[in-house]
Amino acid sequence: MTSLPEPLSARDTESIAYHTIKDRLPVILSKIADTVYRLKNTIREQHGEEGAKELKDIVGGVSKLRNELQTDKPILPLEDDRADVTTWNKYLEEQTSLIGYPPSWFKSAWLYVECYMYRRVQEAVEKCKILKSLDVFQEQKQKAFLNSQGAILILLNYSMKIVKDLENEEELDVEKLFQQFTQVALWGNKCDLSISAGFENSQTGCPLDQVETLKDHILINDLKPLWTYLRASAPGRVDIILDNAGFELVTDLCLAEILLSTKLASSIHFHVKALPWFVSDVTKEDFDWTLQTLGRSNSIAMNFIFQRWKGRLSNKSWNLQVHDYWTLPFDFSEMKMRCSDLHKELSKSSLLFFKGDLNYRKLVGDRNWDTTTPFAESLRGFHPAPLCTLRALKADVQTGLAEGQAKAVREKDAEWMVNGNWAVISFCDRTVQ
Ligand SMILES: O=P(O)(O)OC[C@@]1(O)O[C@H](CO)[C@@H](O)[C@@H]1O
Ligand SMILES: [Mn+2]
Repeated sequence: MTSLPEPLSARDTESIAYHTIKDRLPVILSKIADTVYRLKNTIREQHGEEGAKELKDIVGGVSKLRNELQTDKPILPLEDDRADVTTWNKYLEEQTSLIGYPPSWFKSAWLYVECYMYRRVQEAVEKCKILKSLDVFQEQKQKAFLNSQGAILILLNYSMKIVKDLENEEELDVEKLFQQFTQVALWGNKCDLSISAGFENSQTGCPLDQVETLKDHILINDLKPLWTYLRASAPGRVDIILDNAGFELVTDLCLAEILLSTKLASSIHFHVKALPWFVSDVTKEDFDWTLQTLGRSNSIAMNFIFQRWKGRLSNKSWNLQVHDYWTLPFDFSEMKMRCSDLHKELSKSSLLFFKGDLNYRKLVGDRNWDTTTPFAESLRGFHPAPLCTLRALKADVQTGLAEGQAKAVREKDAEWMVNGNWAVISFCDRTVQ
């Protein structure tokens, strides 16, 4: 057996891993400290001096973390009482004995240290009593949603029309709809807040026009085999491993709606993060807030969609699942060994959609692959059910390209791997339990 390529790491100073750890993560941490600090008066009014003291401790914890990162200190064990602490600390021991020295920010696997950073932020929050459920990214996520209102309204008006047409049994081209909504969800992934270090990154253009204008920017487009598979297996359970809140979440919910309305799926299982993650990732609270915000609006389309989606949650055609595995540093090939219950749960599905860049990195193990390595090979045995990745490229890892394709796209756009303007829809129909 040939050995696997090396994990991506900031050791390579030309890489996006290096840029992220050196420039992007410290900015994200400073922004958290600012946001938390700004809550001071409100928290003091609500919870008195005890609340203000906890806020100060969070800021202190985050500043200490930024200092550790910038000076390449060793990764420290976690010290809060969340149930995942043992797993994280055991992994630190595992990594230490594997590489022969304690992992550190600029020397170790990018995936591990970047995930660890978000978990350490949570540690500062977990240590609180009053502020234990504070989401340090909540304000940014809600702002991103509100700033994408125009695009959301266009998409929901269009979705409402399709849903009504389908209910009236009008003849619609289901394959075309499937392709369109899958691509809307694909490009929804352009909008994440961690790529922009937490600065404004909302959807402003028309999401439906974008499907047409960005067609040539899909480097791998497996929509045809995906459609053939889905139609043959329909209607089954479809799982969406969600990525970002805001506009992207709405595109995913619309895709889910269309899959159910066209009877391509019988139920949808959404997987959300158990804690605030990579700035913009969806938690259960974000999911609920998004629906409530649609319900509170005075737009007809938003209200119509809200009622429909509320109904989907209560009749269980939509299900929300939270699992700690999504906020651990492991890649997905390790899931069966490290967390057989989630692997088993995913194997009940007929199709898994993995949204976004981080999920892609975890699918392919965040390794320095030759870009022509077949996608199925880069999954390294992770086949709980047929799966499809909908990902805008934001990290310098890619598999499944044709010979010469990477060179050709690099000539058009030197930043193609990291600027979110290029995307892949890679489908693998293998199932190995
Ligand atoms: O998973 P998402 O939301 O599409 O992207 C997350 C991301 O912005 O964060 C990491 C860099 O900090 C990269 O993996 C990627 O660029
Ligand atoms: Mn994300």
